[in-house]
Amino acid sequence: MAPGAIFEQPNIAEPFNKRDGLALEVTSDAIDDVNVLRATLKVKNGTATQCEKDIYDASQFDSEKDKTQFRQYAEACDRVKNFYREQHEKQTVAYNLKARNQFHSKTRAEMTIWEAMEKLNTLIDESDPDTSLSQIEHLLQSAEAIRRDGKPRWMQLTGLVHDLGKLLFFFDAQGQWDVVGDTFPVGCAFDCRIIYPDTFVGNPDSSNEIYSTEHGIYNPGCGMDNVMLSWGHDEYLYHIMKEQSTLPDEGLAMIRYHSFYPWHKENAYRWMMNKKDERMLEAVRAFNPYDLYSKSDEVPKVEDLKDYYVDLIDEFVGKDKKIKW
Ligand SMILES: O[C@H]1[C@H](O)[C@@H](O)[C@H](O)[C@@H](O)[C@H]1O
Ligand SMILES: [Fe+2]
Repeated sequence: MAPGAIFEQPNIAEPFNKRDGLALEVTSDAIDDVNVLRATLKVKNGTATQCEKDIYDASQFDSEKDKTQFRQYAEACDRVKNFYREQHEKQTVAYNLKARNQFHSKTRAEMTIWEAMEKLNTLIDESDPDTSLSQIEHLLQSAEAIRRDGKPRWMQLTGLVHDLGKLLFFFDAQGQWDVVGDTFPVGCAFDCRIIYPDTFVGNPDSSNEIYSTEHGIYNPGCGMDNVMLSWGHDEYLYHIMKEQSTLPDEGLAMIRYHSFYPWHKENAYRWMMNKKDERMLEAVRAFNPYDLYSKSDEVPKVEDLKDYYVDLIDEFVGKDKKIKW
């Protein structure tokens, strides 16, 4: 036998066999070794960054804050109360179907994430009793709190973009009622743990024979991917980021459900969850303090932070990538 036939030439044309599997394992072990060596070197050189904290570790940045000062809807100003009355009367199944259809029917704009943040800067959220800062400042406050607590880079990016869906206001929205505010499912009974529950009497779905029953059009355990949440910035941005970023499922859930307070804070609507939703609930809860309690942090200096965050955007969205909004 010719010597060349005995020793391993990579066997590309042959189907996968045991020997290729072994070689793969050896290669992957070697890669692990190199990574360990690199990490050791970094520590020696003093260039190692702070070790990433697990996303489920309790938030630290807010440990001194008085949490009772947030989300005080009973004492909120008329702007907030009027907002929710309108939203609760107009978010119906019929409107939801229409809005979803419209969303899938076109591209509204092409902009980078940073350009979108700048565009959003003029919007002041009428539903929010806790901040009257501009949106770019709120986004940076959330991202900075996540970063300060040493959480992973993908979670920092999630904080940075989580409210960018409010861009909808400049496109197809009918007002702020179909863009901002807490969310809730449509197609089944409105739970009394939603803020200002009495205002749902004016919603035609409240007297619909099917939509007004506890489970409505859904089956218990159907999974939240199959539920229509009220239409707004969360749902819109979720679809955009799912298609156009590499954020993990947990990041996408943080975006999609961050305003679903009746669920992640009040434990309502648990009957609709499946196994995956149980995991996602923990992720959304881990994210919530960074959204809510960072609102009382100092106002960030946008220009000082831009370079850091543009790098982060490049990493998970693509370099200078124009998102199709
Ligand atoms: O008023 C706010 C605001 O619109 C937020 O973006 C949303 O996430 C919250 O749920 C809500 O309370
Ligand atoms: Fe939000």
